[in-house]
Amino acid sequence: MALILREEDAMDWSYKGEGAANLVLSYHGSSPFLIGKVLRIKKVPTRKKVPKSEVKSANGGLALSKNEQLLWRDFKELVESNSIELVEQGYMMWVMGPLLDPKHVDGGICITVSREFLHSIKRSTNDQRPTWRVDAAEVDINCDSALLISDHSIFLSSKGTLNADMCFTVEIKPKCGFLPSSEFIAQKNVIKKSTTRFKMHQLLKLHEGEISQLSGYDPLDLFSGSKDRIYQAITSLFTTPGNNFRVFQNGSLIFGGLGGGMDMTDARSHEANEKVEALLKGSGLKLATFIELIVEVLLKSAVLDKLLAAQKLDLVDIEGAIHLYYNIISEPCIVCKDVIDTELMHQYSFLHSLSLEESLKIVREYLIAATAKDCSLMLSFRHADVGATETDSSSIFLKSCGLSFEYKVNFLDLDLKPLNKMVYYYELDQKIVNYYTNKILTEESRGTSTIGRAED
Ligand SMILES: O=P(O)(O)O[C@@H]1[C@@H](OP(=O)(O)O)[C@H](OP(=O)(O)O)[C@H](O)[C@H](OP(=O)(O)O)[C@H]1OP(=O)(O)O
Ligand SMILES: Nc1ncnc2c1ncn2[C@@H]1O[C@H](COP(=O)(O)OP(=O)(O)OP(=O)(O)O)[C@@H](O)[C@H]1O
Ligand SMILES: [Zn+2]
Repeated sequence: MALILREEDAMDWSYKGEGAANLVLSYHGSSPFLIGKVLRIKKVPTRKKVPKSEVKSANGGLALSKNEQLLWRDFKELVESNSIELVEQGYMMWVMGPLLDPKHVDGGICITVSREFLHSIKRSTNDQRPTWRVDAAEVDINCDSALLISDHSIFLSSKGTLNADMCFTVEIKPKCGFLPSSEFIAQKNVIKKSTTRFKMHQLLKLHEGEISQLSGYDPLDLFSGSKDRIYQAITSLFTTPGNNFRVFQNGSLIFGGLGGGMDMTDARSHEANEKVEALLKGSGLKLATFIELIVEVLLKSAVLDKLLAAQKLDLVDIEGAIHLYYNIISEPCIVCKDVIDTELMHQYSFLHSLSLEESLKIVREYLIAATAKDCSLMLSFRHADVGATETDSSSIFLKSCGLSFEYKVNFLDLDLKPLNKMVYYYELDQKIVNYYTNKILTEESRGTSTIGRAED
C-alpha cells in the first residue's frame, strides 16, 4: 500500500535543516520503514527574488516547461514526470548519478503528503527555523509529494534500527572548484580567470549584509588533489564555516549554522572548535586527526574529482551560455542588444549561428555544472570495530592514530536548476565581477587593500 503522510503523522517529524529551496525533517517515530529517514519538502519563496521553476500550466500536467522538455528530451523519465519531486528524483538518478557515481547519490523515493500534514509541519517548524529563512520562503502547502531519503548523518544497524555507537558527520558545500578559461569572457571581466567566483561573491555578500565576515575557505585548495591543500581547506572551513561547513554528532548539529546559516563569527567558531574537540575526545580523536580523516576519505573516495569534472561541463561560462539560451527560447538576446565592441559582437554572432542541437547541448551541460557547483557532500564516520558494517560504507585505517574507521560519502542537493534561471545567472555573474573589480580599483587607488584579509 502506498505511503501517505497525514496530519497525525506530523508529530513524528522534526526540523533537521534547510537550504534555499527545501525544508528537511528527521523521523522520530516507530515505523520501521521510516526509521533513519529524512523528508525533504519543497518551499516557495515568500517574495519573488529569483525565478521559480518554470510554469506548470499549459504543459499537459507535466512538471517541466515546453523549453525544458526540449532541453531534457533524452531523459524520458524527466520529461514525462508530472510533479517537480519526480523530476528531481529522476534528475538525481539519471543525470547526476552516472556522472558522480550512483554509489554516492541517493534519489530517495517520492511519497504523498496531505495538505494538513504540510500545514502542521509549517506550524511546528516555524520557531526552529532561522528568521531570515522564514522571511525568504515557506513550506509549499500546495505540494502533493515530498522526497523520502536516507538520513546520511547516521548509521543504521544491520537490523535497520538506529545505531547507538558514536558517529560524526561533516557536511561540505564545496562550490565552484576551478577558474573559467572561456574565450567568451569579456576582457573587462578577465579577473574571473584568476580569482575564484567564491572569493568574489564573498565580497558582494559582505557588502549586501548577507555575511558579516569573509570566508577564508578557498575551493581551489579543496579540489587541488593535494593532501596539504585539502587539509588547509578543511582547517579554513573550521575557522570560517559560513554556509559551507557543518559537523553533526549522531545526526545532531554540533558545529556550523542551522538552516544553511550564513554566519558564524570567529569568536563563536573558536568556541565551537573547542566544543567539537571536547566531543571528539570520547572517540579518541583530536581535531587535527579528525581533519586528517576527512582529507583521507576525500582522497580515497575520489568524489571531488568526479564533482570537479561535472562542474567543468560549464565550458563556455555564463558569458557564452546566455546567448545559447536565447537561441533555445527563440527570443532576441538581451546581451547582444547592448554590445558595441565589434570583436565581441563577432564572437557572440558565432554563438547565435550555432544549431539548436548544439545550443541545447551547451545549455544542458551548463545547468548540470550549476547543480554540481551548488551541491553538498556528507561524510560520516564511526569506529570500524563497532560491529557489522553498512552495505554502502567502506573502511579506512588512519596511520597517525592507529585507528580504523567505517565511512560513507553521499551527495546532497543535486537538484535540477530551472532553465529560466539563465538570465538571473548572467545578471548575478556581472554584479559579482563588477563589484569586485570596482572594489579592487578603488582600494588600489587609495593604496589600501582589505580584500582577502580573511585568507591572510
Ligand atoms: O548562485 P550561488 O552560487 O550564490 O548559489 C546559490 C546558493 O548560495 P550560496 O552562494 O551557496 O550561499 C543558495 O544557497 P543559500 O540560500 O545561500 O544557502 C542556493 O543553494 C541556491 O540554489 P537554489 O536557489 O536553492 O536552487 C544557489 O543558486 P544556484 O546558483 O546554485 O542556482
Ligand atoms: N539525506 C540527508 N541526510 C541528512 N541530512 C540531510 C539530508 N538531506 C538534507 N539534509 C540536511 O538538510 C539541509 C538542507 O538540505 P538541502 O541542501 O537538500 O536543501 P536545499 O534547499 O536544496 O539547499 P540549497 O540552499 O543548496 O538549495 C542540508 O544542508 C543537510 O544539513
Ligand atoms: Zn547574444
